[in-house]
Amino acid sequence: MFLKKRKLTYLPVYKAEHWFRHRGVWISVIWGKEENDHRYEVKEQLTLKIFTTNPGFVRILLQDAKRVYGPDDDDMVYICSPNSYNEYWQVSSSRRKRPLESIILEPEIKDVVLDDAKDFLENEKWYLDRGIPYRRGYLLYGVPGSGKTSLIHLLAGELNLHIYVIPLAKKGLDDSSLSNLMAELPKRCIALMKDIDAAFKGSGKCLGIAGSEEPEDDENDKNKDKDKVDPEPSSGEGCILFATTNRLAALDDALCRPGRMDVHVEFQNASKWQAKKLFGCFFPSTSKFLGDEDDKVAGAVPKHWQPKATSRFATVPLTDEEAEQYAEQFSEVIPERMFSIATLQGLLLSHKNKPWDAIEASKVWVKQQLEKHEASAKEEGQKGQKQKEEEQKKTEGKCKRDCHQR
Ligand SMILES: Nc1ncnc2c1ncn2[C@@H]1O[C@H](COP(=O)(O)OP(=O)(O)OP(=O)(O)O)[C@@H](O)[C@H]1O
Repeated sequence: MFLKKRKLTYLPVYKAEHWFRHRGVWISVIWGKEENDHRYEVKEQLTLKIFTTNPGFVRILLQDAKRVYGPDDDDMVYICSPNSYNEYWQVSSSRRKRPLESIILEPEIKDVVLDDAKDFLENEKWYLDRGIPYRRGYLLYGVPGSGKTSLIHLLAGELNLHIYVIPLAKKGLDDSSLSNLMAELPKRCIALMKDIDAAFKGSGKCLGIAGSEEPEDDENDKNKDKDKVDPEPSSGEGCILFATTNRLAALDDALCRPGRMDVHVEFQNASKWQAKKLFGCFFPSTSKFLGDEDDKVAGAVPKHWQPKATSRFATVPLTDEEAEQYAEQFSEVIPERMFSIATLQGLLLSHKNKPWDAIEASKVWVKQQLEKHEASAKEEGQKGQKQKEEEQKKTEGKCKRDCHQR
């Protein structure tokens, strides 16, 4: 029973030669480790000797291996990052593709970015014919937790591209290793620079594109070379560059100019429309959840629907009308553009079984948040008033002293 559940795997003995036959061809395999200049990094190595006169056999073997053991490429988005010594790219993680509807953004954001990126990928010749560098930069800016990273993952899935994360703030990533890594980017890919404001520290000034500002301390000095990196690299042809930031104002205009960042997209806190859609994702109607057209038409609860206490969805079945009504009620509770989608997602996650509980809890939560906002605004106001009074006192004191001296 145990064996039935787990896939058997074979591991060759270290540095010993093993033989097996695949599709009638004898193959020897040795598992070893490659010595490396870096003491702490050892690359594993698998040496295969294939005894065949057919040069195409290697391709067949790789395809077979991928089919049996490899992940299903069509279903995954791969995220690559530099290895520990910033010498080459490696797959650091993979994620299942997100369905288009799971990202809740107004169509003028989601569709526009998606269509623009598709158009770019389909029109290499157009760029080449006109001598325009074949790359496209997108700057996604706005409040945290509003879907910037999620949109990039969605696009990677839709366009079948890997994501190469450029860790600008990573220790040891100097100008030359970064240039090498940029040169190693594949022709069609998404290059991602997250929180670009932190990496470029307020600056086209440090980019060598808008004058040169002296570094303030040693730490800046260490990063000097890296800060000169231009997000419009000479390499990276055919690559889609995404940069994200929560602080647009901290970025230099030169960094954001077309050619570097061609499309700017603002992300805001959740609108009522988004709140409603998000609620719909958590509490879909039974027919939507089961995807059964007949049920949808009948608006009835199918007999085989067995609500589970542990389900991510409602413990009770919902008709289309009920699901719509609950979602509408939730959106009425949530103030327009006040909370991020990530915050609302967290709120709903703690009440994911009963839609009415979620709505009631949201009412209480929103009230508390509004009171908190009001209290902190009042405090800020009082601080400001106090500061003003103190400044006024100081000015009056200075005035009196001046008059007395005269
Ligand atoms: N518009 C959205 N639609 C669906 N889910 C969202 C949306 N915005 C945020 N989320 C959810 O909130 C979480 C954080 O989202 P994400 O990382 O995309 O935000 P972000 O804008 O990139 O944040 P940051 O600026 O802090 O990096 C994720 O779990 C994501 O699923």
